[in-house]
Amino acid sequence: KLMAKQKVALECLSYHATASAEDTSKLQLDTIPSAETYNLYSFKFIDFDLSDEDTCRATIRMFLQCNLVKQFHIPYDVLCRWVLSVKKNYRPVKYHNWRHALNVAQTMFAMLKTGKMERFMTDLEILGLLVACLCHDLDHRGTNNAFQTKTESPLAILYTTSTMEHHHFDQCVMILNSEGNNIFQSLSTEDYRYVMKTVENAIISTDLAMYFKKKSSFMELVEDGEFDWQSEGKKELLCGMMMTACDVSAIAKPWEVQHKVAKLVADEFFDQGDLEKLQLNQQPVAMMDRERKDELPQMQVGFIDVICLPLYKVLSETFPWIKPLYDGCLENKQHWQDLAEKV
Ligand SMILES: CCCOc1ccc(S(=O)(=O)N2CCN(C)CC2)cc1-c1nc(CC)cc(=O)[nH]1
Ligand SMILES: [Zn+2]
Repeated sequence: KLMAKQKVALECLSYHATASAEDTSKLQLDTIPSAETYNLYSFKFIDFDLSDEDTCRATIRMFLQCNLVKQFHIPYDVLCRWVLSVKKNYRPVKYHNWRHALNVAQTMFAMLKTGKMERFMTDLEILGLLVACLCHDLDHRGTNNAFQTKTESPLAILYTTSTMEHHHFDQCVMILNSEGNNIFQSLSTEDYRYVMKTVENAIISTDLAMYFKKKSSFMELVEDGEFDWQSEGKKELLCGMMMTACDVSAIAKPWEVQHKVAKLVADEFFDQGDLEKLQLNQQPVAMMDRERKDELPQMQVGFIDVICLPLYKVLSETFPWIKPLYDGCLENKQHWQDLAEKV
């Protein structure tokens, strides 16, 4: 009886959480502009002047360019409904919103195509990686894992490690299981299992704690001149590193974009800091304390030196065509250092 109630509740949740029919009518295949129109092949892609509808068209265009719709027999209306449902399940928080998900997916698209990394991936893995990027922060509340734990939120009770990332994957599954939203419906059982495993590994690996855990074994593989990424463990490791590279890729965008996005990140962090002061009567960490916003440029330099540059360096050593990410990140380090010296 309880199970039945839970099942009904889930169906009800997914009914309200997914897109309605008429929305998909505006995304007719013949109205989807070219990849060049949206600058999708570039590591300098900017979404600021795209309308919400355009962001859905750009997403569909990426699936079309990778030939995923034909290859995996995704009914076009199901793809449209799924994209709209994913967008609908991002909250209007300042940074971890639909626009962030779109940018992460577009960087993955550019890494695979322009960065020529698609050579090392099967089509099923490419499908899984794009889906994972679009879903990787679903239903984010603008607060991090530590906040879930210290507020004993229901999510932290459900998942003690990588709390938010498990929730993001849950949301991804909920949407796929909703009426008319299963873009994997035509896959064989074996392919379905594999693509879901790829999506889960990719989304969980966006927890920076996982990145710190995995990065040394990845670096060793690269230092040892690894080039056969096809074995199970190595492929998972590579996909995880690619997800982090995409997740932080705003750090490598042209300076005016990075500067604007960093403000969105800071504003979301400061909102959490305010909650910790008010709700928990706790002193937030420096990056979430708006009283210490002067330290932001120096913190960005630290973020670049500790997380971003080492990752882009080791990836571009093996995959030279993604070096524009390393170069962009290095340029922004200089801009942040100039600002840090000014304070
Ligand atoms: C812009 C406002 C300040 O932003 C930061 C401040 C400090 C660090 S950190 O590398 O020192 N580190 C990260 C791991 N935490 C556990 C401890 C703190 C990172 C950022 C930051 N993060 C993101 C990803 C959300 C994007 C971005 O642009 N900047
Ligand atoms: Zn993210």
